[in-house]
Amino acid sequence: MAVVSKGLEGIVAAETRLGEVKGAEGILFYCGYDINELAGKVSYEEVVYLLFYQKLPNRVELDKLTTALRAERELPQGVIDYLLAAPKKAKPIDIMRTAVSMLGSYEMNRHDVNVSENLATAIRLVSQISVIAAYFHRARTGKSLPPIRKDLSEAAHFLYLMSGEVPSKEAEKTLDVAYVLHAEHGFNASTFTARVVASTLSDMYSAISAAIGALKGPLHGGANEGVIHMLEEIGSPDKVDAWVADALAQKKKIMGIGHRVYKVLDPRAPHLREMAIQLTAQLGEAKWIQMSERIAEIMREQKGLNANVDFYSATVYYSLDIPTDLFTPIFAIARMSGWTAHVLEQWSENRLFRPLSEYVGRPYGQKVVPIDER
Ligand SMILES: CC(=O)SCCNC(=O)CCNC(=O)[C@H](O)C(C)(C)COP(=O)(O)OP(=O)(O)OC[C@H]1O[C@@H](n2cnc3c(N)ncnc32)[C@H](O)[C@@H]1OP(=O)(O)O
Ligand SMILES: O=C([O-])CC(=O)C(=O)O
Repeated sequence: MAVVSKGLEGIVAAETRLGEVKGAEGILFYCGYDINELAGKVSYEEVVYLLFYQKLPNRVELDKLTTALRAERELPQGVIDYLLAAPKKAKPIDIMRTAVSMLGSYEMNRHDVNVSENLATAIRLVSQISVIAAYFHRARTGKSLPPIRKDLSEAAHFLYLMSGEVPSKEAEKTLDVAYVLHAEHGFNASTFTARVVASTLSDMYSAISAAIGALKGPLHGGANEGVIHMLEEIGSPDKVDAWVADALAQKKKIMGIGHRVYKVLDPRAPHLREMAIQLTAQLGEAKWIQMSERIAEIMREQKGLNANVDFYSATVYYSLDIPTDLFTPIFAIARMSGWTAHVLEQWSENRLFRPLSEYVGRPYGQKVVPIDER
């Protein structure tokens, strides 16, 4: 019998220079930089540069990348037409997945074009993914599509497209830090999905569409939406204890809690918690954070499980007045930099991913019985 690692737990599938998740210590590095060193000190665009080039940019290098990102914001008309015509009740994450796939039909998306062309595709995806999300949201709510602007950061531009107005510096900073915190996380399910697709020497758009599909699930990026649904269902801080006890008795998973790799607190959670505390206090809506704090406390004490990145980010996005079904798309917007960097890394040292499985089905030697006799 082969040793089976269900869910590939503990398996090292490849080397990477991008992110390192130290689960026992609760430490996360992007290219050697501790997330606590990066968060609040560098912009999302600097993190994109870091992941693409494995070093932080100087001013000239950052300006060059920023200009390239902003130059790519316009979507092909065919994709805009799709966003306008798509079912208004569709989940934005599904629309994003389809639109990314469509984008792939607008260019010669072969893996074997040169490295700089693959990098240009990665930049285009990082730039266009937020436009897709915001434009679909505008279209489904019957609002006009604001013209693309090139004078706004990635975070500010998304908020501007969503509302039609340039956001406050504070809202921009909040989303920018959230992007930084979500950009990269080693071989998580969606990144691994992207790398598996890339390892067949398929194209970047196929890899990223698949990654978005993987992120959507409630055990992964979809959990941030699940957190708000849970808080809404609970309703008030005094109902938390009974609600959690009931959910655990029914063997339900509490969204935003637990992590495959972190055995202690996810280092991104304290940043998001702090942001959530400040934002909800400003809005006079402290009950969201009060409910969250109590849920986290119960899960820590009763199950030894901690909050993950999705737990407090939900309240942060809620406080920014972002509709719940755009929370996972925001995760995808931020993680696009990590996904595309991983696809580029995969191609730079490619070997096809092809694990084995342990056969546990019917015994060997089954005989075919003619169909009318079965
Ligand atoms: C960005 C991200 O992807 S971060 C993760 C986002 N996902 C979530 O927040 C969803 C809720 N969390 C979970 O489902 C899990 O913690 C996962 C999927 C993230 C990691 O899980 P795994 O390492 O595979 O652990 P697994 O699901 O096997 O759980 C192990 C035990 O802990 C329990 N457990 C783990 N997480 C939770 C949770 N959130 N609520 C209740 N129980 C939990 C399981 O029920 C199981 O208990 P048992 O041994 O008594 O059956
Ligand atoms: O690493 C994981 O398993 C999940 C993930 O993407 C993250 O926590 O950011």
